[in-house]
Amino acid sequence: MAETFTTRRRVEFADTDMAGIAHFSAFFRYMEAAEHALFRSLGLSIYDRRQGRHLSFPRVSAACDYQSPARCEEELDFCVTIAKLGRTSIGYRFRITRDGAPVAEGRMTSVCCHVEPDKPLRPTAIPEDIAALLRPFVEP
Ligand SMILES: CC(C)(COP(=O)(O)OP(=O)(O)OC[C@H]1O[C@@H](n2cnc3c(N)ncnc32)[C@H](O)[C@@H]1OP(=O)(O)O)[C@@H](O)C(=O)NCCC(=O)NCCSC(=O)c1cc(O)c2ccccc2c1O
Repeated sequence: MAETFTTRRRVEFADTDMAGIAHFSAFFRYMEAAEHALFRSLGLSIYDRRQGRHLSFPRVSAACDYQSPARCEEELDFCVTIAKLGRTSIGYRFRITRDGAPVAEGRMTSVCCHVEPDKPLRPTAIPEDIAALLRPFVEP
């Protein structure tokens, strides 16, 4: 059984549209924030500058299915697991609920990249110290 990282956030007024419900694009920011929170909870940063590293984690893919509208000021729970931990990529799954009821399910893939100013992003193997911390969240 995979470990799950959970985090909660409130739907802000600025996240909503004229129908009074959270706009579809807000969920992509929510998923990004949940990913960053997972990294922080493990003592990591999505900008890794330790030991002379210059690592970053740009996204190559993101998707979201919407099951029930979320409204201003509601609190949403984000359960984060890793569907695939590859050589350079991390495929996240986000289950988003309100009081236990499904609201949305999203997926996002980030790639560990070496970053240098004015140079293209270069995919690089996820360092073992980071992979070891992420492994418990990998789905069976
Ligand atoms: C990122 C790239 C440089 C990768 O290059 P390339 O695609 O040539 O690399 P590979 O073919 O070797 O693939 C690497 C790795 O990814 C997997 N993969 C590729 N495509 C997909 C896909 N569509 N779905 C799932 N998985 C995919 C592939 O299987 C490989 O996995 P392995 O584990 O087997 O190695 C290049 O693609 C690129 O430059 N892309 C553009 C990136 C971009 O501009 N993204 C949008 C903006 S990024 C962003 O919004 C962002 C958000 C944040 O929160 C950040 C936080 C911290 C730092 C940066 C952030 C950030 O940039």
